[in-house]
Amino acid sequence: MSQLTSAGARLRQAIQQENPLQIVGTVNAYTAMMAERVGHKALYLSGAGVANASFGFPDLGMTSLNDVCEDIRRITGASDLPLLVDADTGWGGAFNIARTVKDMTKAGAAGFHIEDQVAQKRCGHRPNKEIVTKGEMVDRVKAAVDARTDEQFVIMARTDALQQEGLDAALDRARACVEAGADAIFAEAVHTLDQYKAFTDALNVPVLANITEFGKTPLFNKQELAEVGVDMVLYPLSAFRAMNKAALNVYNSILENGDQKAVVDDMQTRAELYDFLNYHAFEEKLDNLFSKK
Ligand SMILES: C[C@](O)(C(=O)O)[C@H](CC(=O)O)C(=O)O
Ligand SMILES: [Mg+2]
Repeated sequence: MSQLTSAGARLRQAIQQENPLQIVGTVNAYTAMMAERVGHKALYLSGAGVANASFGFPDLGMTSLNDVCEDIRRITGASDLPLLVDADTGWGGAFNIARTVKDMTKAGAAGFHIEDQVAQKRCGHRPNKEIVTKGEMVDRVKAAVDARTDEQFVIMARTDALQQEGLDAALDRARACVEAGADAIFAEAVHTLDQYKAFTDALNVPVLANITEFGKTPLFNKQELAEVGVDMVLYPLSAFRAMNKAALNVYNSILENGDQKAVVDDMQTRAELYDFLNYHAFEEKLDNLFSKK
């Protein structure tokens, strides 16, 4: 699993090689292994995912840096793919943001996105978000850039300004973040392809489109997004939402029917499970090490 290049360097390379780069959310180590096996090139650890899946919390800024780093370590321990991480608002002022950069780098993250919402943040697709001033957001980015221990670690600035302040203000913030050293821009809760085009035209760094379901952004295809210059397409919670629905169906079915026969066909088989885990290689090793002969 050792790599010659840092995680950050691998994320930068993936952005160069895939156009646009699809980045899929993986709420745990096992789903990261599946995403890698089927051919994805980059992974995402969602802030909502950590809150919802690991803690049963809403996505309202309730998790700590350590909580997120624990999930980063688990995922990067299981997959070599570069992992982009949701750092929410960075967990405080300049020194806290510096800790976030350093700790996430050590945990194995390839980069993070830090946003311009107030500390009492909300999901980017919910109403009544509040944002900090452009100056404060620029300070967040500067603190992050200054704290980098791996110069390839990707610092992505997310702006949530579109909802409250409109397109021009959001573009203005994005430009200011790039001037402050941001490597990429996350344009949050965008409604139209034209708006994405405005971001990509205005900026000389890669732009990410967050194609989360049941939110403000239509489920644009990667081809449509490529045509307006988008470089990365994020699917933060797609697999998680599907996993939840499948699990709920199983729990209900067991209650209703007294057994799980009706839902067995919806399940990954033992053989499939073991295949992604490389289970048999482990067992073989055990047999060879501790021969019963
Ligand atoms: C990308 C996001 O920040 C996340 O935590 O995954 C969320 C996704 C969502 O709630 O659908 C966001 O867009 O705020
Ligand atoms: Mg988030």
